[in-house]
Amino acid sequence: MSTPGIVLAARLALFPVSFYLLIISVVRFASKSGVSIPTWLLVLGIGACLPAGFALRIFLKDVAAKRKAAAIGARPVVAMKGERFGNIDRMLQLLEFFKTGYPGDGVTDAVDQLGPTFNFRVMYEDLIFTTEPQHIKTMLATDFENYVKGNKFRSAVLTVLGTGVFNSDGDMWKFHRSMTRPFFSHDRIAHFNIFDRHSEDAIKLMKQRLRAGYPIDFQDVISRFTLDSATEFLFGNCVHSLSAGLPYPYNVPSTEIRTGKAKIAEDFAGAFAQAQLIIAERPRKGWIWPLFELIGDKTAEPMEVVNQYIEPILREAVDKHTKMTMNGDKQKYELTDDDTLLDHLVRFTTDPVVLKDEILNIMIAGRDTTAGTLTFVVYFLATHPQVLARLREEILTKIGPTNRPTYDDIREMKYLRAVINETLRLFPAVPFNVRESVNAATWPSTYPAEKPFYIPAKTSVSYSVFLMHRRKDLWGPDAEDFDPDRFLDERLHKYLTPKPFIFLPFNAGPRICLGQQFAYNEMSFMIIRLLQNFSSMTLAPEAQSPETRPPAAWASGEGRKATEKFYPKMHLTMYAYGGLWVRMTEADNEIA
Ligand code: HEM
Repeated sequence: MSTPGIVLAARLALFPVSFYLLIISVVRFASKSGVSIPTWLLVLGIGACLPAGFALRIFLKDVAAKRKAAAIGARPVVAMKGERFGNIDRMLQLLEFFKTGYPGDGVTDAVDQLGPTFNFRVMYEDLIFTTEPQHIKTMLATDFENYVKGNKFRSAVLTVLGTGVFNSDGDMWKFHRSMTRPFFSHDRIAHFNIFDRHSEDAIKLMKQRLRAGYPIDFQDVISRFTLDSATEFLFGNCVHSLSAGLPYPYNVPSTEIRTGKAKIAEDFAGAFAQAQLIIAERPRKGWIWPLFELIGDKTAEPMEVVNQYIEPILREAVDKHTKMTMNGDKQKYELTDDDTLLDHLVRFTTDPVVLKDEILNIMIAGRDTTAGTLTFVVYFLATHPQVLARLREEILTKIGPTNRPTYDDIREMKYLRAVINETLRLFPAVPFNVRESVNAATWPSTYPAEKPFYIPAKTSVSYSVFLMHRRKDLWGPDAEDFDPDRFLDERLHKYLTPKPFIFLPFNAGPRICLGQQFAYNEMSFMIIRLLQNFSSMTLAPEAQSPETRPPAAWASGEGRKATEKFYPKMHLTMYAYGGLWVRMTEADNEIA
């Protein structure tokens, strides 16, 4: 069985083999010419050829890059200098931080030393990193064609995402985007029905558990809400994960054994998260990541669980479509309000692989992002009661204690939008991202007096909106504070209006998030329903197991890290490690 690791190992083995073949040819040629090579020289040559060849390759690549940069009046991006071969110490440190640190640990100190744009250079391969808005703008918008998702990213996520809108480029990406776009731009009021039903179920469960005297894991309940909403929205077939009931605090013995639908939903959600964690870790190991999976693809097991859930649904949709076509029941190509995304997609293709990839891409893009953001909104509401009170007042004034919010209501609620945006600023759902340069290019220097940066062709370029959103030079001295008013008062005109690229939770340019409006609607709807039903919230960290609470060592860190009251972690998207446990007070009767 060939694994990504075996393929890379075989390619790497070709490198020394070609050197040894060269040595054998030299020896043969020498002996034919009557020259005898001493054994010690032969042994030395064989022993040294691999490192020497590797060093020569790096040296020649570096010289070529410097010459090309100089020829166009640019300079290489300054590289990080670790203490071990190929910056392997920094790479291992980053991997460790990825597992146990605060987001950005290991990167922020490099930014402090080297500036907002620098080169990680892992195993002598360039990996440029930036938090600079003008450089991010270049990649996402002004020079979009030159920065693709690229083969490196694609190969790292292939075993989970296949080929879909999220990870394809060029014509393939245009095909995927054009296939899915009509679904998002359509005025699909029916989605509010889906949100309404599932939010009602979620709030009912929350109330039951809170009335029994236990706190709830809001992240868990909201992830079930977004899973049920997403599966109904995508397939018309909901996993009913809310029916599985809610978990109890870690120290409350529970004898509940999940079976049937509840178990399927639980297994599916767990496996999907596990698969995402694995693909998020791969690029952090640099180009040698496949060597960590020599004996097997680590995503195979969780993806089997994901596929077991998804494949029967796809088969059913394709069969339905085939029957209708055979009956001469011509399918209309216009989208109707009752269509699911799957109904829409089977009109383009019945290829099960394309359908599965497309659905999983949208699921990753759309489900965890909204669940994570809603979790962070509740975190901020629980820790900023004055914001909660003001937001609740806006909701009760505009919509009332029980009315169902409409699209127009949501559009007019300025403070609600500011609360969501401020949450997305401090905890953007996609905190780190990556592109790959197609051709060599230059970026303006951070300091105008210096030469521009040289970006070599086919180079990975990673960027972090998480770190950019917290930069004091871009957002003001209070950049690390949660304060929704910055999206409403003079700070808006001072910082954001002149430089809109400092706020990019949904990305920008041709690849801007397709579900942005959908996400604002879903999140706004849920927040409104929550605050119609609950009048206050507090965190209950004692309900979660101690290792998932913010480590005590963070207290000596800088900025938000020192005072954060939950443990933010990330795979492709950001989430609260161990959940977000809260207590909520039900609103008075006249409101409930
Ligand atoms: C808070 C909620 C959300 C945030 C912060 C968010 C953020 C993003 C970001 C940053 C990207 C760009 C990824 C990249 O190009 O590397 C993206 C792409 C995308 N998002 Fe969202 N998203 C959210 C919700 C949704 C929802 C609800 C859906 C759909 C149901 C969705 C569908 C998509 C799709 C299809 C793409 C791929 C666009 C493309 O590559 O052309 N997103 N999103």
